[in-house]
Amino acid sequence: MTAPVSFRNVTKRFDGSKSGQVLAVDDVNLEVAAGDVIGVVGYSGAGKSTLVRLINALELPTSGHVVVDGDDLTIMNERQLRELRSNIGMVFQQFNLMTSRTVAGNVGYPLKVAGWSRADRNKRVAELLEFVGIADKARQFPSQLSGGQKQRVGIARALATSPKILLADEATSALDPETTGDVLALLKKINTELGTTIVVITHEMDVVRSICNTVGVMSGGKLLESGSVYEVFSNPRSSETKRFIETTLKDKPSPETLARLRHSHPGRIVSVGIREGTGSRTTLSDTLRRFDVHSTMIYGGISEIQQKPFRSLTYELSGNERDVEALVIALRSVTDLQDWGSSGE
Ligand SMILES: Nc1ncnc2c1ncn2[C@@H]1O[C@H](COP(=O)(O)OP(=O)(O)OP(=O)(O)O)[C@@H](O)[C@H]1O
Repeated sequence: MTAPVSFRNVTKRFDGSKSGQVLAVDDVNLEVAAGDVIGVVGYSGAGKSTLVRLINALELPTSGHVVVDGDDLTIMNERQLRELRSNIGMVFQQFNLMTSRTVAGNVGYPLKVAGWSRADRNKRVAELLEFVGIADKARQFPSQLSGGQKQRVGIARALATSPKILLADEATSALDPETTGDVLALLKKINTELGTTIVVITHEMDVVRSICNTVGVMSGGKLLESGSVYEVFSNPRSSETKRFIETTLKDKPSPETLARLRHSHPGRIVSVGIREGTGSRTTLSDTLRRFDVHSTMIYGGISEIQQKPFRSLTYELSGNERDVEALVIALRSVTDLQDWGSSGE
């Protein structure tokens, strides 16, 4: 099956006025599979928006190829690009609604542009508003709606022409946590019920954890790593990815918790990661048993990622210093280990 989106050695440079050239996207290779919900994460300025704007040809690459649904958009003419854009939905952080039009008018607008008859438009708009849960708001104006309702209008508008790909640029960043959860659930419903491939740009790992199956981490225009959410979360390669993951998993002790634990646990403190399918849970207990070291579990977090268990357990290891060191080395070879040292160090 053709990948909905494929980036091949894509680079995008901008001519900044003062700072010279900006390398917003730097030699990115990425495949988005059909039915994926991919999260593109990174700090401000990492190049996320530019990467996503390359998908619907709002930006064109300086070099490399962006292939959407099998078609290389770097060789398309303007008419083909317009058609491509109409087949890709986009949702924005600030909703981008037309204030002078009603909810129904906003949602029906892309259909009007596409030449749909009034009767067909009305039918489709009613269907869309029902789907996103605001059927009763059709005649209201955006100013009469809450943020979450406005975003539902934005989503309904983006879905109007039944796009195969939906791009969501920080779609929940302007919403409170509860509304964020509702809008994320709606995006997930779009993915599962309509089969839409969704590209989510976010700086929040919680968003990735709750709705994405794959993730790409960007920094300085580069794609640092990408893969299934479980793989990247349980085996992050870059320190930047690790920092992002720590913001959502909270399964390792925070510096404050660690300081508190040290009061009652003077021994060497280590956290070990346990992943599904690696057999490391048995390996862990076997390894702990092989050494003449007393181990006490003092902190543990069980998280679930993509319905699979992922956990990090924190132990105090006490005994002869050399034995403890040998155990730490053995543990490091079979698990993802973080060594917090002992209070004496
Ligand atoms: N049209 C433009 N002209 C010049 N520079 C640009 C343009 N668009 C983006 N940039 C620059 O490219 C880099 C990447 O920007 P981009 O908006 O893609 O990052 P981002 O990760 O989406 O950040 P944010 O989360 O703040 O939106 C930044 O240095 C930005 O200033």
